Amino acid sequence: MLSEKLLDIFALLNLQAALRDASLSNIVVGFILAAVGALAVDYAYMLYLRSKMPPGPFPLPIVGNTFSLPANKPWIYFEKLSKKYKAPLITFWIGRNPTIWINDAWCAYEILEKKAQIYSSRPRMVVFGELGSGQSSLVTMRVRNQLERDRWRIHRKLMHIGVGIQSVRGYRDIQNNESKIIAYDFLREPKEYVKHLERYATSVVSIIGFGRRVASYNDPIITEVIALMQLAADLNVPGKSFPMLMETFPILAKFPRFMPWFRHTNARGQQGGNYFFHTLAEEALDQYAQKAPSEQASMLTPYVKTLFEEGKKYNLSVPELSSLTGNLFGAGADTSSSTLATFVLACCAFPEPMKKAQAEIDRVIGPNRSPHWDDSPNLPYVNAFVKEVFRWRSVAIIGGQPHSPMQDDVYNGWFIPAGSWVQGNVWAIHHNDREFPDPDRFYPDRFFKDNDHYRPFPGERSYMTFGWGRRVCSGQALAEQGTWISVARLLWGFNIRKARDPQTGQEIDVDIFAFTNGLNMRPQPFQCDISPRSEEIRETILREAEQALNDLKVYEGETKYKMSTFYQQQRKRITEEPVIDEHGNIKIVKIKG
Ligand code: HEM
Repeated sequence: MLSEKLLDIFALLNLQAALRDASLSNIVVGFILAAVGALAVDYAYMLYLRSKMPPGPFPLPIVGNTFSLPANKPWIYFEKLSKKYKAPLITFWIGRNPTIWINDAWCAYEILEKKAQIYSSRPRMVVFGELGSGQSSLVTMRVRNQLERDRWRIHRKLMHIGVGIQSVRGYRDIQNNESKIIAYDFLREPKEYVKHLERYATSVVSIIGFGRRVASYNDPIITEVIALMQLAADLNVPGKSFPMLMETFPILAKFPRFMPWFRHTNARGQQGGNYFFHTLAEEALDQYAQKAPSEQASMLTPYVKTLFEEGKKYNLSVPELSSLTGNLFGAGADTSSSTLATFVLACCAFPEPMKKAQAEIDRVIGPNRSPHWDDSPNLPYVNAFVKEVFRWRSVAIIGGQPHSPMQDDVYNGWFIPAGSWVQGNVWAIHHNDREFPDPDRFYPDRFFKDNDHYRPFPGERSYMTFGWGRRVCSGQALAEQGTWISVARLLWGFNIRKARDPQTGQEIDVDIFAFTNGLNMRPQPFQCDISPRSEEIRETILREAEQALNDLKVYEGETKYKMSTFYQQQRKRITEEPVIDEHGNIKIVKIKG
């Protein structure tokens, strides 16, 4: 009896286990089927979208086309795709997210300028945005709804107070004097020409922002900040390795920061640049306050003073104030100095335009003074030369961060879904031989209507170097003004030629394609020979430098902070940031370091 009972119990248990096993395996199978189904639906939707969008390579589920990206300079690859598909716009899927690359000036103008109202938004960016300065910074913030747009407008407005068109005329003296110092530095130490250009660009924005001149190229504000900006520019190019791979798999960004794929990303609260600039700004305000009224009257009011006063009106958080000051360096120093390094390369590779510009300058100006902006109407070739510097190898080679339409749009019969990434391929636009015949040739003559290389180009300028629509570079006027005076002065003062091998006397060639890989590109280091054009010019450079140093004296000053030691000491941790709450209101919240 007992054994029968036991057998019954065992049979019952077996049955229960069998049922449990069956339901577990059913759940697993069901889960897999649901996942495959969801994937299939998602993929079908991707393919459906693809059928309506501009052409491009066939995407795979989940990963899209990410793994077809080249290791370097994807803008050249996108230009090739545009030719392959015979289409000015191509679609490339970064994971499940379609990016539309515009490879043609007229389309870029139609879409990003004429439809700026819907295309000025910025999409969600995991790496540069959320893992960077997030909603605190004008250059990283997401702009997808009215509230975000309002905040973005405030930042832009404040940036304009600092470097907008109305303000930049007031910065002429600084740029003029600092560029006289470039000429002096080129005389003294021509081999270090890149460092002199970096010092110039950093000093100009430092005077504007903080009222402090950067006198030496060894100042850490140059060595550290430019290095950081170059790293950021290198890391934020579409790519198939980390950290950019997080753009394909955004879920990875939710993991703790010690995971290996976060290496090199901006570890907010520890090494991020934001609070550093706030502390520099506070220091600058103290230093300014300590100056005698007569001294204050003889200098520009530092932008941070205006910014901190204005910021109160808009309830700006500390990281926001900080990033607005940091933007001057982040957006202005590396870009401006890289453009001037490109100018030096162009002179070495293409000596004829340099000689032609110098002949014009000699006719109009002579050796006893250097050029000034007032000379510009009499220097048409120099003006064309500067345009060609901006066109030939534009520093912001993909036009900065992606744009994103606020609503679905149709262009030329192609569907462009709301929220997709839209990126202007400045390389392809400026390299299209329909607009710029023989595009790799540095040839300023192409901008004269009677030249056989002249072609129409959309918009007021002959280049698209500074972005588009409402997102156009806030510092454009400042950058154009500074580039003009520096290029004109260096053309006036120096012969810039290929270096010669000291043993053989042979010219050392330069490579016009050897540029860095970041989204702000500059020439790879190259040797060149820089020498004053005459003894009279040399004397003028020395005399003008003495006057410039004297005028700039009022901006001499020191900072006690260095970015590297600042964060090691954890002097100030980032503890707050602006977020939009569930009711759509902006509020400042505490964040973990
Ligand atoms: C040759 C020099 C420069 C070039 C080629 C350049 C290029 C650009 C481009 C293409 C953008 C658009 C980015 C985007 O849409 O995401 C941009 C944005 C910006 N630039 Fe410049 N820039 C230069 C110099 C400067 C200077 C000197 C400053 C300020 C001192 C500056 C401040 C900014 C700021 C604040 C933004 C962000 C605007 C926004 O997102 O609304 N830039 N720049």
